[in-house]
Amino acid sequence: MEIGKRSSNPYVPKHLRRKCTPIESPITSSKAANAYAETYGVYETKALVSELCKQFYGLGWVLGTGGSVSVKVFDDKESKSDQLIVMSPSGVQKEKMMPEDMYVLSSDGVILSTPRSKPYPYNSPKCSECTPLFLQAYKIRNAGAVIHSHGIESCLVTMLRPLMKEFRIKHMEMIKGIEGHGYHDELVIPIIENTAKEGELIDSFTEAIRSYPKSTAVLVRNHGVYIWGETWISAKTQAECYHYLFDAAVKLHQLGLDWSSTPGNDTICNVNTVRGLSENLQTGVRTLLMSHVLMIFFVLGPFTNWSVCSVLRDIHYNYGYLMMYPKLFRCGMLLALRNAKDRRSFKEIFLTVGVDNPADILYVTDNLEEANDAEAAGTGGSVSIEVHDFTKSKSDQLIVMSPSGVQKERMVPEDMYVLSSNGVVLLTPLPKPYPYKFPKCSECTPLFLQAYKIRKAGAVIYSHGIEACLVTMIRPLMKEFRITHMEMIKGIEGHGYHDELVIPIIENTAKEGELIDSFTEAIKSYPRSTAVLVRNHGVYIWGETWISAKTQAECYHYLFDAAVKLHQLGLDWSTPNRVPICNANTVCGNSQRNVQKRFHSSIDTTDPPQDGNKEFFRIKRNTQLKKLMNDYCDRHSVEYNSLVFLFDGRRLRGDRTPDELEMEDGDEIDVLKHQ
Ligand SMILES: CSCCC(=O)C(=O)COP(=O)(O)O
Ligand SMILES: [Zn+2]
Repeated sequence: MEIGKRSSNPYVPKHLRRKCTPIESPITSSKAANAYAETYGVYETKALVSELCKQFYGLGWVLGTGGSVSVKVFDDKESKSDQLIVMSPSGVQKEKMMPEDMYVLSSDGVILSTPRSKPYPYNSPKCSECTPLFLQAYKIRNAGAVIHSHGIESCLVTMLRPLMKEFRIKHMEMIKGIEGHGYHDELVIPIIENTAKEGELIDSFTEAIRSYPKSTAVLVRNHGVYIWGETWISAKTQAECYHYLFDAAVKLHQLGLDWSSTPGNDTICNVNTVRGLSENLQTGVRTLLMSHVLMIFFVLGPFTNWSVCSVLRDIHYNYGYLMMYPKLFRCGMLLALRNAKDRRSFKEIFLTVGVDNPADILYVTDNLEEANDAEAAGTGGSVSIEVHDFTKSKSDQLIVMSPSGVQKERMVPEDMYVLSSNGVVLLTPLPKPYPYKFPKCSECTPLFLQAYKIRKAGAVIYSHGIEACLVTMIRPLMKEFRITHMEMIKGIEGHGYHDELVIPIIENTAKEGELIDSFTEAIKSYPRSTAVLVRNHGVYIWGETWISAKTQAECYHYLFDAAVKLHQLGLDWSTPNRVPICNANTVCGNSQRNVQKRFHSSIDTTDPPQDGNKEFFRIKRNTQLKKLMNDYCDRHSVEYNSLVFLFDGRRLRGDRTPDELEMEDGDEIDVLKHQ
């Protein structure tokens, strides 16, 4: 090819090609390509991939050097199939990744930029071994980002059922987080067999992604998982959901439950994880405080005619925060939290926030002395308020809500919604550029509003903590979670050590908003409860203040976790003396209306124990249990379909025999009645 004549370079976006020096070779030494590989967009993507590596290391997804991350360099002037690719390097400490450690590849996998070598004991740089697989996901599925995780849960689910070629799971809320799936969809992920080297997976991997067009992941047995999405946000969000589902599957298996069984009303289902609750809460609370002040003065108060811009500059400032509108909008606001201290004069402070004229500033503080000082420094006005003593009653106070479908760990105050007490959205966050989605207020809003209204809550939390989900799945027919004799019950408002804690459980629906009726009924019917569990989903918790909601949330999660662990240990969480779970209390956990009867299948015995709670049946070891179940129904004149038979906490199938289930003489079967 003649140098200088080439009109287009496949490795460089079109808008840059004109400016670039003609390339010498399309493969390696393209100056144009290299020049492009140094542009800001590429640098930004390198920084993003290195940040994700650190984050995923913390989650246990990329550790022991295994696992890798790759993101396409977004460029709106280039079709996605031509965009450059940033790849993490191979065999490195992922938590130490820096932007300059990254590889840049052309869309078809030619290395355009290699990181510099580092001194001993670092190895020479090498591009991720996963590169050929990532390239297939980019090419065949038009992905914008691909993640390879070694998360232990992704490995374990493939090992628990070593012959299975697919991972299948149903009725788990977090399935909704996987692209193209709703709550009622079954999630199916292909499993391919591992090979000695990552690159050798290429054929089976390619076949899997072609054969499962609905799947955005491929599991590799005894190894991990590959996950991709249209953007890095989609890939990361889905990766969180996939790991949550794998974790739930492993835990359900430990609990003796089948994660892939087709659940009816009465069987198993799902889970989700939003960790770092306390950081989110802190952000929420900070925002709550600021937004109250903001709204009182700028929207509802005397300054309604001032220009309000939603872009806030939030500067951490000693113990407090400075918040101001850009000068462009002719107003500034500075909010100092209680105890904010600074040795500098107010004039100096104003200069540091970019306002030359103190008169442009409205200074808001909860401290009268500070307000006086600020006014003396020439502010346009100063207001002293007691931040915890708003002029309005709690039922009239504004509400700050977190947005929907976002990366919760990246939340900043300006991402929040502000609602009136009756749910009218007063402030919407500004949209962010691609690949962020258009802002949307939390789908939980209608339910939160009910807790605010009916229970006069000051804060509401909705948690997908996996333990909250599991407690509802272990006893699929129970309409209440009951627990007694646990110290942490004292942390729940209105409860002492000797009180039984009772939380209503409502059934999950395809959409969050559809829970509204059962949620409202539950909070009205259980006036003592400050929580509502949603089966296969999570828990709503509220309190008089954010501290109360958060403290109770910690106690509730502790109690759910303890219940799951007691169950794993074969103990019944709902009885004071923690009797073994085969005893009568297991099934009822109070709910007498659910418990029809328990009977005892006394197998091949002539001397059944005398126990008034039980009935005794005799059956041969190789006779199908449906005979015994039918006998029970006949004896009580009830429909077979109206009952559920459980053995060792698992649903009993009529076509099994006592031999197959290794039943022993004296074993007990629980009978529950459908509601
Ligand atoms: C213990 S890591 C073995 C190789 C592997 O599975 C892997 O994911 C390596 O990825 P890298 O990006 O470090 O080549
Ligand atoms: Zn790997």
